[in-house]
Amino acid sequence: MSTSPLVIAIDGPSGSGKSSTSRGVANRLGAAHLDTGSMYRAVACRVAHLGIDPKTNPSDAIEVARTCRLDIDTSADHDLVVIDGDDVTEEIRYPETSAKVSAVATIQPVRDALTARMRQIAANCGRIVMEGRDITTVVCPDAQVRVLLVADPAVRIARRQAELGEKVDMEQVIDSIVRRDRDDSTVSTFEQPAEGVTLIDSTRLNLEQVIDAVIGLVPQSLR
Ligand SMILES: Nc1ncnc2c1ncn2[C@@H]1O[C@H](COP(=O)(O)OP(=O)(O)O)[C@@H](O)[C@H]1O
Ligand SMILES: Nc1ccn([C@H]2C[C@H](O)[C@@H](COP(=O)(O)OP(=O)(O)O)O2)c(=O)n1
Repeated sequence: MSTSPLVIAIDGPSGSGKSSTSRGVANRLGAAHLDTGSMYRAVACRVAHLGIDPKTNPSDAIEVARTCRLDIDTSADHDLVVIDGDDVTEEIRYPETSAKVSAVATIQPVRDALTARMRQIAANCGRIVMEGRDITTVVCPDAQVRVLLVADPAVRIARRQAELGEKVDMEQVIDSIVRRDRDDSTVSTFEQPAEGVTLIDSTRLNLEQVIDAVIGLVPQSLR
């Protein structure tokens, strides 16, 4: 397996399979994995814990994004997200957090602060798969492999529903896909691939097929 520096950037809407695909690719290539959405989610949790309403008080939310201590485990098969000493690994996945995160992620200075941190993490890791909404376009436009992963909304909703199982609240699932895509797309372009970005539609592909398609884009010398 190669040890050469490698950045694989994967963007896409909610439920398109970014996390599962990125982890699988990182595992196969011996690379780190960074779910940049978890950084926005962690800041949203911290902002809520501090009683800040990002809509009426964006400057306090920006201050949190700029000054918080954020510790993220970047190994492909482990999850740990700690913000200002608070382990929010589970809380960032609550539907309540999904409902709040776009209000923080659509504040441009918050994005600038987190983008700088993402680039720092990538530089420290050397070989990394990064997933989000603007990795191919803003965070790492020079990545060797750039992918936009999409799937039909009905399929994404069904996948999320299956993931959440019995505790599913359909209104929350639809909000977390349809409304969130709409809000998030006001600050990032993840519905059409930018120039040089490969579009992969996972609607009719299983996870292994998607992982194979991404690995197929990696030059042989970097695998
Ligand atoms: N190609 C695929 N086919 C079927 N199910 C998938 C596929 N990719 C991901 N999934 C499932 O869909 C759900 C959402 O995937 P996830 O990777 O969390 O998406 P995202 O990170 O884009 O929100 C998960 O339960 C995952 O196991
Ligand atoms: N690079 C990124 C990553 C995520 N975001 C925003 C958009 C999303 O609403 C939240 C959470 O992203 P996340 O990837 O965890 O969301 P999904 O797992 O795809 O549902 O963060 C972003 O604006 N830019």
